[in-house]
Amino acid sequence: GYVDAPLTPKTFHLGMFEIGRPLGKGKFGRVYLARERTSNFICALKVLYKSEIQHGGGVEKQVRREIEIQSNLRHPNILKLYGHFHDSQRIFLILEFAGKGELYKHLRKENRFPEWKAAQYIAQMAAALRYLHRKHVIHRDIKPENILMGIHGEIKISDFGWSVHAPNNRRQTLCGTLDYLPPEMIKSGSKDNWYTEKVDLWSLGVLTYEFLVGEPPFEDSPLMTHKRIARADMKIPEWVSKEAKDLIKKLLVLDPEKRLPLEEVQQHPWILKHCVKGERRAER
Ligand SMILES: CC(C)NC(=O)[C@H]1CCC[C@H]1Nc1nc(Nc2ccc(C(=O)N(C)C3CCN(C)CC3)cc2)ncc1C(F)(F)F
Repeated sequence: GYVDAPLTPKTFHLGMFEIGRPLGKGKFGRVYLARERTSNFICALKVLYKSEIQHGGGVEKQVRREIEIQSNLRHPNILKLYGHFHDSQRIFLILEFAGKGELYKHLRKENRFPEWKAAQYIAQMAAALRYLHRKHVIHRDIKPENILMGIHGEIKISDFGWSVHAPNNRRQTLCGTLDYLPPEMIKSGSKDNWYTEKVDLWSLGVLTYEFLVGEPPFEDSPLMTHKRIARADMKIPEWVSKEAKDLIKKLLVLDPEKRLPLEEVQQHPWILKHCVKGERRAER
């Protein structure tokens, strides 16, 4: 639509942008608010130093993949990548500016989300993941830190550095928290890591739990977390509603084939109860 029109030139360069305040630091670089001079289009400019990513052990491939995958995605709950350019030392990603910042900061501040808010976020995540999976893109790194919030409170999946086009059976060394990893990705026995889109269903279950409880279900010492994930050994506090418990239990299933498909997540009673206010208003 028109909104994207301003940032559709074939090539970009730094002079096209007025750089604003820093928004924070990402994994591999800083992010600034920016405005494209001719169109006044507001965006976020992520600056990555080639020196840092060249010796980051395969990080360059991740950045290339992030650009290739994210620039072809268009969904209201997926952060847009409008373009990229580079100079001698840096790579610049021109990204959608998320007006309300990082979801995990809101979660930490509020401790946990009320069920109606968690259900709306999970419904938006399910819609975004359905879109990704239809394009055979697996995100593989769904967690609060990778979700931003738009000006209207809608959530936007970001950071496609770990996403892949399925099927992918190359061994990837994952770093960072174990909390969100599904059993099939931590089981060392399997000769090759055969990831299917189902890994995102497990992470959606972990995300639902963390939105409602305020901490992930298998949080423990790394060794114990490993064991508890492998057994899907979690306890859901009794104050969580039975519908929410039901959805979490249908996603945190060891057998990837038995996890609730995204279409059924969107039709789950817990989601419908909180997300189809439109119908309810019509009834009144
Ligand atoms: C998914 C990925 C892993 N995460 C990231 O990339 C992070 C790393 C650094 C920032 C963020 N990246 C982005 N952030 C925004 N918006 C934004 C961020 C922060 C605030 C905020 O709360 N402050 C400035 C506050 C204001 C108040 N003071 C006190 C603290 C900072 C407000 C809006 N839009 C697009 C991006 C993107 F992704 F395009 F780069």
